[in-house]
Amino acid sequence: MASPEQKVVLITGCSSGIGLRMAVMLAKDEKKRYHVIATMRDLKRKDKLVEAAGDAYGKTLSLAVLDVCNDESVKQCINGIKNRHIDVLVNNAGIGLVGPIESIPIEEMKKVFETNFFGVIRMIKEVMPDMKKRRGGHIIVVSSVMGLQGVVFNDVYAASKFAMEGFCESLAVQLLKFNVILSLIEPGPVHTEFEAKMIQDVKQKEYPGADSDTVHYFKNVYLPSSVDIFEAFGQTPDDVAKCTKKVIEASRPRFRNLTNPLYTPIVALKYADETGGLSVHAFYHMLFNMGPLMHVSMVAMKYLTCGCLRRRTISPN
Ligand SMILES: NC(=O)C1=CN([C@@H]2O[C@H](COP(=O)(O)OP(=O)(O)OC[C@H]3O[C@@H](n4cnc5c(N)ncnc54)[C@H](OP(=O)(O)O)[C@@H]3O)[C@@H](O)[C@H]2O)C=CC1
Ligand SMILES: CC1=C(/C=C/C(C)=C/C=C/C(C)=C/C=O)C(C)(C)CCC1
Repeated sequence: MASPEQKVVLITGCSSGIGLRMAVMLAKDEKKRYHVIATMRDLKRKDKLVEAAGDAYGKTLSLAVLDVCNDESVKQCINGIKNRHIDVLVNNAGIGLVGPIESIPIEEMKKVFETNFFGVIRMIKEVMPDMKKRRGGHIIVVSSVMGLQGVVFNDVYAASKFAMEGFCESLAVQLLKFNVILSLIEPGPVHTEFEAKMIQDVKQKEYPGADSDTVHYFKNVYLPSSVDIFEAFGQTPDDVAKCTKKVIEASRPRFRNLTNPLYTPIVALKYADETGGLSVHAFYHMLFNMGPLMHVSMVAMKYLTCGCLRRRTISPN
């Protein structure tokens, strides 16, 4: 149970990756400022979290079941919290989807929106009214650089995060009137099960309905580049957890928080040309003309990233 001085932080999707590391980092805060309610849809997957939490488990960290796709599950979880009081809601649960759209059933696309978009809205609808009444609270949404900029063959995933960005940008203004802060976390590639699931998924799928050229561009051009980008730019879930903790602790949290200084120059392309041509053509060139040179250029970019762009990023250190 939380003491009156502690902030109650509820996080979704804590069975692995970013959610797990955030839960552990906040629960192990030196000054014990947080009581973390680490939620997951299936408690059978709790072992990694419990092990990583160590002594904090049962003290500053408690577990609860919550499936962001299920109204009842969300209501039950929030009703189970003392006075339904949550100071910080971290919407982290999310799923990825890659591949040619010709071969992805609409039902699978809807699942991505159901989790990444409606899942977040379901949580906010349940928690926000109490925060508004109390005139205080902080809602955090783990979006993505793909919420700001599309990436080839990630069409539906990017769309789900773009939708989230539009929703949050609109809601943030109203919430400010009630002293409720809304912040977006915008990670680039992060080494978690998200990456592993994507690689596994690609190995299993046949991509029916997509022509052989498209499947070739996906499997032999996009995928190796994507692996390179994860290798050159990938952050750890701890990096993202550290950035998020900084956002929670900031006296005036920023609305958008990019976590990865190495990826920031790519996002900057979007803002350098409002017609969008620069990003589309630069990405086309990087993908289809540079081929194996992409790896070299990724490494070069790692060292050339200029200081002004780094300053636009929340540093994990
Ligand atoms: N890894 C990356 O490169 C990046 C990730 N992100 C975002 O970070 C967030 C966390 O992903 P990450 O840690 O990387 O990936 P993981 O796959 O490691 O973690 C995702 C978590 O979400 C949970 N989840 C999925 N569906 C639901 C649901 N219906 N209800 C509750 N929980 C659910 C998973 O639970 P279960 O174990 O039950 O499946 C898991 O705990 C996501 O929103 C993702 O879009 C953003 C940028 C980059
Ligand atoms: C292939 C390719 C790219 C890939 C980017 C990737 C793979 C980003 C991954 C981001 C993730 C995983 C976000 C999760 O939410 C670039 C750099 C746009 C340049 C053009 C070619």
